[in-house]
Amino acid sequence: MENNIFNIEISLFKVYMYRYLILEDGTVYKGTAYGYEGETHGELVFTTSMSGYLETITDPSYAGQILIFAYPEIANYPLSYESMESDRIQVSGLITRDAHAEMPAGNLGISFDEFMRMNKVPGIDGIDTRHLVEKIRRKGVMKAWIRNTEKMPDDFPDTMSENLVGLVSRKRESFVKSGSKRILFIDVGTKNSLINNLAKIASLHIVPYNYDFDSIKDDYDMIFIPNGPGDPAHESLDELRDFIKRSFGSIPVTGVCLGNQIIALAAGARTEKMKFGHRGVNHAVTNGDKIYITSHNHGYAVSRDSLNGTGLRLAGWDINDGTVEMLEGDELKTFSVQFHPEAHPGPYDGEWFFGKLREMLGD
Ligand SMILES: NC(=O)CC[C@H](N)C(=O)O
Repeated sequence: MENNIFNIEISLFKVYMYRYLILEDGTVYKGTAYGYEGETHGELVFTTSMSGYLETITDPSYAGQILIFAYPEIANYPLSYESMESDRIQVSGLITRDAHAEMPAGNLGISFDEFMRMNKVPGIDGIDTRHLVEKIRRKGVMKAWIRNTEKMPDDFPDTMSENLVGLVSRKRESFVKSGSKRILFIDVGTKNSLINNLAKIASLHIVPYNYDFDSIKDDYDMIFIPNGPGDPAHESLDELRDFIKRSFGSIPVTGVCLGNQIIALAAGARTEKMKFGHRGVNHAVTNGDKIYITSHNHGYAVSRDSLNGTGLRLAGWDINDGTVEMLEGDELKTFSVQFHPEAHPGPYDGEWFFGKLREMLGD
């Protein structure tokens, strides 16, 4: 029996709430509600990752985005603090085929459903995610709402025009003591695993994205910019890009994902919005000699034809579509990758990246 007034179905054992995914092209998908009971909106993207659901949804790069898991079985193994890439769920909403929302959790001691509820993130289960992913591959990413009614919303706000980095960057500076070399680590929405990896090769001074860079008097051996959400050309990152531009040539500047894009923009290259981005753990990247299977999560890319005259060299690309995946600048003393060498989730083929940073530190 389905009671349409409250979108509920009362069966013998359970009350099922329904909720709706509404796309800006007018398509509506109906599914079973879990997690937070409120509504949300965002840019609708998909990942093909087949494991690492907790690392994925707590990655701050996903701020402002509703995430579809193409892989059907989600939360079918326990939650654990160690797997979290930040202190909370960062996606705006979750679309799944078969989420085990009642899954008794691991050391978090709560179910996935409760974890989503605590983080104020709504989920919709039982969706034909293959159909949905096929549509996005065909039509490109779209803005969407998760609502408790199938009524069309008045508008579809573009979260990529917001200062998303400002939402996720830490508010205060912090220090990690680890050896004599010192890295200025600029938090634009970093995953915990990037901090952990860099702390193995140097001491870190971790600062917010809008730090007063002119006040810097200390000497550093490197500047590092990690992953983060939103449009790399967003005006909220103007000061940061100017600081990076002033730093070229005098100190090694390195970065991952959003960091790679910020370095490219600071050097005078351009970035562009991809049709549906790369989000998954089996993207093949080559440097012309070797092929690395890498973890990706990006919806923007450095424009390959904008590198001329910037001092940046194309050091690696995606073998399927040629997307810029590695950049190197000899005079600029830069090296950066678009993929995620820290994995979490994904393969460790790109781990040599941290050895390269160690070399650049003269260690
Ligand atoms: N993971 C990231 O750093 C993503 C970078 C940027 N927000 C993009 O979507 O391309």
